Amino acid sequence: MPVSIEIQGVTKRFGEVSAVEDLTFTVRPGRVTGFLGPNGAGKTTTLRILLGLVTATAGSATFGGARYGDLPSPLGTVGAALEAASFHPGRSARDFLRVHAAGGGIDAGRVDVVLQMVGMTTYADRRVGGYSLGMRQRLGLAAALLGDPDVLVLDEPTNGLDPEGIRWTREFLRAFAGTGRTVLVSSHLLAEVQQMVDDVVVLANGRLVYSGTLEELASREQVTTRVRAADAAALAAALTAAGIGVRDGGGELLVDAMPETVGQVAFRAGQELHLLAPLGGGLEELFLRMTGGER
Ligand SMILES: Nc1ncnc2c1ncn2[C@@H]1O[C@H](COP(=O)(O)OP(=O)(O)OP(=O)(O)O)[C@@H](O)[C@H]1O
Repeated sequence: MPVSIEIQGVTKRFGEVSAVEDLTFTVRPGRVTGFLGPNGAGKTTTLRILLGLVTATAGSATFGGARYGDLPSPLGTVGAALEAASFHPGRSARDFLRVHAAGGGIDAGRVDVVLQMVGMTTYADRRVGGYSLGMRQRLGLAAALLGDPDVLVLDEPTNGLDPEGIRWTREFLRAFAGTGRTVLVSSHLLAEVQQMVDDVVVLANGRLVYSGTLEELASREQVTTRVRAADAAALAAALTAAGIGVRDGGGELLVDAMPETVGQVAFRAGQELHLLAPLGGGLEELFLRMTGGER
């Protein structure tokens, strides 16, 4: 059954620290969605709220309208792998999955199925302590798949993987979403997930900076201009008044228009420019600037 993820006005404060602030977005079934932002942006906190591990200060996070804790069959709806889990090094993958299945009331027959799905059958009886990071990631994925879920939520599944591991993950997740299921993968690097995602949700400092298709983001990159002005606020106001989108790009403005257009608006508004340049550098550059990161 197709299940969406709905994040509605989610805020989480840890004392004085606001980890996530008024976050709203939807993750659609049949697609792979990248959940992006630099370290500390609030991705893990959001995923933990979604899975009922942390209580939100405000807002709601649901799967097809139900909170994780209210799902009639949580493991059959959502499979999650949060960070490279700490598996007991002395156990084999098969043992680990058996225990996990038993704990979740899942038929032991699923263990072989998921081992096969992640291509781990040959290594299933070896001790996890000898596994590479890539194999551990696959074991985490296998555990998430035990309940045959409609939704997969994976925290940094490509972290530390070599290009072959990333390619394998990409193909697996694309095929999974291709069956009408929902995939949410977090990453702090757009480049790592760019080839596998249809949609992207971008966070910076706990706030949403973009939610939409990768295609739309890519088309934005084509017409984004970097601008520095003597009075950035006044220029931003003039651009906004002209119906042009303006974002803060960490010390400069990112403007959704060609340099010529920005130059005209600035000239008419009597604003002094110090930099007027096409963004260039591709999608990763746009991502870094949107999230206020350094190159
Ligand atoms: N339990 C906690 N107590 C206090 N502050 C926290 C707690 N958990 C997270 N934070 C803070 O909330 C902010 C967001 O953290 P979070 O781990 O969600 O970011 P992230 O985007 O997942 O980053 P990373 O990729 O490093 O995990 C950070 O400033 C972090 O220090």
